[in-house]
Parts: sequence; C-alpha cells; structure tokens
Amino acid sequence: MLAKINNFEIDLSKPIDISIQLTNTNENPIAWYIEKPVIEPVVFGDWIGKVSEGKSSTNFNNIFFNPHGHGTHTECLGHITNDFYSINQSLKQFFFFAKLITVEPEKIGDDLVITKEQILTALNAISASPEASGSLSMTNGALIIRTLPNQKDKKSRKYSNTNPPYLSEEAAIFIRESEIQHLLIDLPSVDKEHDEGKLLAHKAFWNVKDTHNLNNDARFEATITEMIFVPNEIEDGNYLLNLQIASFENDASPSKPVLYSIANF
Ligand SMILES: N[C@@H](CC(=O)c1ccccc1NC=O)C(=O)O
Repeated sequence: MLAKINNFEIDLSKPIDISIQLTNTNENPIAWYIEKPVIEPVVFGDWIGKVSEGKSSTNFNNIFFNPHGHGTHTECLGHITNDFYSINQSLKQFFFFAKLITVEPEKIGDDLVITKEQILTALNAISASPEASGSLSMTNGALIIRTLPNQKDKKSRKYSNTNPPYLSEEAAIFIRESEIQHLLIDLPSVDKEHDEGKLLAHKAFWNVKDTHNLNNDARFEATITEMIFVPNEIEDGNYLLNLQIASFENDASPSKPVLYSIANF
C-alpha cells in the first residue's frame, strides 16, 4: 500500500517497528529497580480467565507493569512536574518526519555521555549522503538516537544500578533549539541514573525552568520516547515516524513507534 505525503512516497506495507515487546518473562527489560511485569488471568473463586484451564470461554488477563521501567514508552513534561500533565493530552498528532542517527556515547569520567558534537556530526553525515535530504526540516519533527554498541540484549537488559549512557544538557538544549518536537532514544532515560533529581536533559528538552511553577514557554507538546530498539540493518537517514501511544491519562504511556522509509525525494 503506497501513500504520498508531500512529495514523498511511503510504502505502508513495510513498517519498521522500533518498539520493544512487553512480556511477563525474564526476557523483559527492566529499569528503575522494579520487578518484571505481571500478566496473569483473573480468578473468581474456581473460575480462571484462561481457556486452557478449562473453566472459561475467554482469556482474560490482568496486567501490572510500569511504563517507565518496563519498555518502550512515551512521556510528556508531566513526568517531572509538580502539577499533572497527561501524555494523552500532549500528543495529538501521530505522524512526523524523523531523522535516525547513530552515536557512540563518549566516556567522561565514569559516565558515557551523548554530546552535542556527536549529534551534529551524525546529522551532518545524513545530510551529506546522496539519498538523504537536508531539505527535510526538523521543525516539529522527530529525532531518533540509536546508541552504540547496539546489541539485541538491549531488548531484555536489566538497567538498574548500571549507570547507563545519557544525554548532555548541551545536547538536549541543541535538540530543543533545533525545534525537534519528539525525541526517541534506546536508553532508559535521557538523564543520568543517579543525578539527585537534577534531570538536566529532561528539563532542557521540555524547557522546564521550575518544576513547581511552569513557565509559559515550556514545551507542553514535546515528547520523549525511551527504551526503543532500532535494529542494526536500519540505516541512519530520514524516515516517516508513526508514534502511537495507548490513551492513558498519565505522564507516560507504553508506545509503539514505527518507521517507514521515504522514497522519491
Ligand atoms: N535520575 C533521577 C531518577 C530518574 O530519572 C527516574 C526515576 C524513576 C523513574 C524514571 C526516572 N527517570 C526517567 O527518565 C534521580 O536520580 O532522582
């Protein structure tokens, strides 16, 4: 199925799913010190909501999970504010032009940090490649950051107390100033795991100056998607992104970002 968007052709039959599956097994990734998700049948006395148990006509599971700790999720600035803001009210459009870049975080002290320079270099490499288009503006678009090394075990990694790589404040400011509305990354957070609540990159990206008293120019419609996985065979470049959430009235929701190649520049 082909779609024409502006001057670009998109083959909707070739989705590239960059979400991580959510399961109740030890395969599930975990961040932030919680246990694995629970997916289990409802039980009423001797009635069990599981067809294979022979007591019910339907499978009928309860699910207990945490959007931030258990896999691919999209969050709005409500993740860090005193007042409540909902991702379901923040994200009202679902298709965006997106740039996929790959960076190898730089060792700074005991940390691995994604710097502004790395992002600039990776963006320039895309613009220089013949099939790519520097003309696709990033304004209101998405930036997808794949970090190296990019092993498949990212889909089941246990991140708690591992001090994963994170984004420098300067890099987050650069992304905000580039008017990128949606940031996607294959790490559990854009910020350092133990940072005493500083959350420098979150605040810089959302332009939140005071979490208890929001400035008018905070970026209410900007989102951060964490714990994606971009397979190695997907090349850096320009894509169409379909970013879907479940309609949770919560700061974050599990999400399903899907890329489509863009042809006919
Ligand atoms: N680094 C923060 C904690 C943090 O970032 C966090 C804690 C629980 C769930 C999600 C978190 N951040 C996600 O982006 C701190 O040390 O206070």
